[in-house]
Amino acid sequence: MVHDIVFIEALKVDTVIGVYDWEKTIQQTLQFDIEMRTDIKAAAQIDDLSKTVDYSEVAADVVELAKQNQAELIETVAEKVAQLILADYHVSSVKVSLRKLGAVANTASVGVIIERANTLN
Ligand SMILES: Nc1nc2c(c(=O)[nH]1)N=C([C@H](O)[C@@H](O)CO)CN2
Repeated sequence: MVHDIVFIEALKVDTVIGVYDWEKTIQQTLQFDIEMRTDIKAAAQIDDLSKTVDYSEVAADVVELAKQNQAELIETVAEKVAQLILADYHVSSVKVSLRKLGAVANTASVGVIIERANTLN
């Protein structure tokens, strides 16, 4: 069982997202917290970025995905992000917390949290 985590906190992306017609003509802000379970020991031992998950690369991929996919539901975006990370990076599992900022009045935030595991590693 891998206990190490590479994470990204509070990554904000402005994009078109929402169920209702009025939401399809404006940009709203999504905020991602992502935890990627991966063994960092090899990278730490030889101090080598290529042996771990590059969080800056992941963040860029997430921004691109969130801007390109104009989904209705945040569930759809969270699932696509999880599947992208599992497919493209050496992680055993990923947890994606996705908040839609300002979506519901009188709330601190609304969102979804999903965890997905890779069967390959
Ligand atoms: N579980 C969800 N509920 C709602 C979503 C969503 O993406 N997932 N979206 C909306 C609207 O787009 C909302 O953000 C606008 O007020 C409503 N509920």
